[in-house]
Amino acid sequence: MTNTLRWQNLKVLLASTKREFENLQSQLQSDLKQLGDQVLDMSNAALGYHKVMKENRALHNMVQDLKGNIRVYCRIRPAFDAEAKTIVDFIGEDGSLVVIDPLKPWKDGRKIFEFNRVFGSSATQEDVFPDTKPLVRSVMDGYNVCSFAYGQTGSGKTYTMSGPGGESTKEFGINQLALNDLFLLSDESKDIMSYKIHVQMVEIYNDQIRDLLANDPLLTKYPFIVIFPCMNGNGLPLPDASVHPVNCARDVIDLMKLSEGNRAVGSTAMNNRSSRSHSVLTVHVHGEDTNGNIIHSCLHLVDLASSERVDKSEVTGDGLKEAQHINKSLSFLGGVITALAQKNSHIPYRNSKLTLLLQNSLGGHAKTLMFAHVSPEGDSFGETISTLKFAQRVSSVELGAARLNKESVEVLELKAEEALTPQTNKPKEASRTPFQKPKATAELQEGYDVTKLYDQAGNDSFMKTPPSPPFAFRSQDTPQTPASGLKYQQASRSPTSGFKSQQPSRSPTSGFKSKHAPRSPTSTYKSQQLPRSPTSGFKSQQAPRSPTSALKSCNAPRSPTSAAIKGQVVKTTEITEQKPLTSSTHGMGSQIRRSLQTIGKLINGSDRKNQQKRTEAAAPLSPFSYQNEEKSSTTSNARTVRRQSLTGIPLLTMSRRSSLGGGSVPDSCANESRNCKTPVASAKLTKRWL
Ligand SMILES: Nc1ncnc2c1ncn2[C@@H]1O[C@H](COP(=O)(O)OP(=O)(O)OP(=O)(O)O)[C@@H](O)[C@H]1O
Repeated sequence: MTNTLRWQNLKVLLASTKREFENLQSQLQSDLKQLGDQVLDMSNAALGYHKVMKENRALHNMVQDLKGNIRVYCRIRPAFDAEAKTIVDFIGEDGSLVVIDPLKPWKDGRKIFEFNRVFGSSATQEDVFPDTKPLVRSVMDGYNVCSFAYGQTGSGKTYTMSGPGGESTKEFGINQLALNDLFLLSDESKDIMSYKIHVQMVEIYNDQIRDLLANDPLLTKYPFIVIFPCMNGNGLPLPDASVHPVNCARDVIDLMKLSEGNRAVGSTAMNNRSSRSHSVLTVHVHGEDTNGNIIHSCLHLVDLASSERVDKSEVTGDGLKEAQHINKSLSFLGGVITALAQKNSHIPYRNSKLTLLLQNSLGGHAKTLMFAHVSPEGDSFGETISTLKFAQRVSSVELGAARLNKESVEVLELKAEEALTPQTNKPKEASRTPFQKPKATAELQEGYDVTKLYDQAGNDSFMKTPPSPPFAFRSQDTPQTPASGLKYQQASRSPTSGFKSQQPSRSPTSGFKSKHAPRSPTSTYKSQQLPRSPTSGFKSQQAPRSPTSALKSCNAPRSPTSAAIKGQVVKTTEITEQKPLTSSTHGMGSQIRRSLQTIGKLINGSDRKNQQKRTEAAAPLSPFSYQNEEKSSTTSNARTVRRQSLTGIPLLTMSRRSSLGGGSVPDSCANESRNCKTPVASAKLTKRWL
């Protein structure tokens, strides 16, 4: 009885445990499902985040484009004497500024100017930077950007660009804030883009460039032992000064401190620590996304030397010489701005080192930002007006749409390929990068190839001479890597192949371009159909590697079809040899057309008889010597004639095999086939070819 009760209790317990277990199981399942859904949501959100970020970037650049790629801001320094009367009459939210001549305080003395924005004397660095930020950020998207500070001495250029010199972010200048932001942006987008940032700091003093970050003190003392040319070895408007990798804002601040110590400053009547030179901080950005696309751009942050009149600054001797140089270079800068504003065909960038250095950021396809600085004091009115007029002129310049310095994987492949392409095969212009303009307009060139710089810049130094490609082979040389063959094939598909006039064409007959004609239709066929095979590229260009194919190339082909082709190919080769590879693509096209026609005829068999006769007459039929061929041909003809006389059947031009439905194999082949083993492979290839 107790046992039965116990048994029943156990049964109930088991049933309830089972139920509980089932409940737990279903709960676990629903929890897992929920977790799965959450993971899915999260991954969708992550994907969406990247998409939205990309869209945001695109929209941001669109807004920038709509706003215009040249921005002019005016900043008014606080008056040194709070009691003194200021010349600033009105600052509008829309960027208008009214200044008043202290000598003519009535209506005629008012001058109105329009800029993108005017910052009053109470504006802090943090107020100014947000308007700069969007433009500066474009550099991370691959645009060249230039921000320069202009104004008379003591008007606050250095204050804006470098800050008052403190360590806190509040005391940062545009330079530090911009770099800080670039690092922030680089960190935010590290999942999709990896950036390398390098900086360069130079000074243009008395129209000579010197490296502000040089370790050797001899390089930073005037007169300079080493004067850096404005163009480096690559002909790029880039000072040949040291390039330093930076990983955070701190690195930049340290470098800026070093550069400050090396800068040429002097005392003028208007500023006791006046910059006597133009300082240029160049930030080189090199980014690579997850797909292998590359951007390379640069940001110039320029603190110009002061634009005051020589008599006002009361400088003499060396100071006067400095001032004259400064004024000259600023007037050349004005000349460039005027030429750009008037859309002149010639822009005089080469008149000074400053304009030469900034040429890739001033005109054309860069984004430019100018800070016009003015002092509010009445005695600076003349200087203020000239600064504001200059700024007004700059704002009237219409820059073209900013150009993205981005290179897709395909373009990079083409470039790599081009480096390996023999120089003799390239037209003169082919040596330019896709971003470069013809030499005639080199002066206006921008978007220079900073990748070269990164090739050259090691971790901490900048080598002057670009490394030449490890090897270069001529068109007939055997390339060292099979990959180059592959690249040729890939490149020919690229939509950008138009850049390379000498790249292999997309035509299926590209194999015919080479001086080595294809050995047999199948080899041509292979090179057309299997472009990705590393060796296929070579087949059309190089001598065959396998001993068999080598034999084929040296002697007459075994297959009569290939013999027929050979006959044609010999012709093609002759034509090719008459017209070297350096001939125009037009010549190449007609050559390809001829080759195509030949192949077409062979495929259709329309010209079969003639072809056969020609083949018999001209092309060798066996891999042996001509003598042997002649013998063999005569013997076979005699045999055929004898057979005809014995059987009374008229002479056939087609072989027995072809009459049985096989390919159009000429009789000669049948003869040969009867005398030796049937060349199965050749028959097969013929069928495939047909
Ligand atoms: N916005 C500002 N707020 C406070 N102080 C400022 C501001 N702008 C300039 N100053 C002060 O004015 C003085 C002159 O400024 P700064 O040296 O930047 O002028 P500058 O245009 O670079 O002159 P120079 O061309 O002669 O070097 C400095 O003492 C600086 O601290």
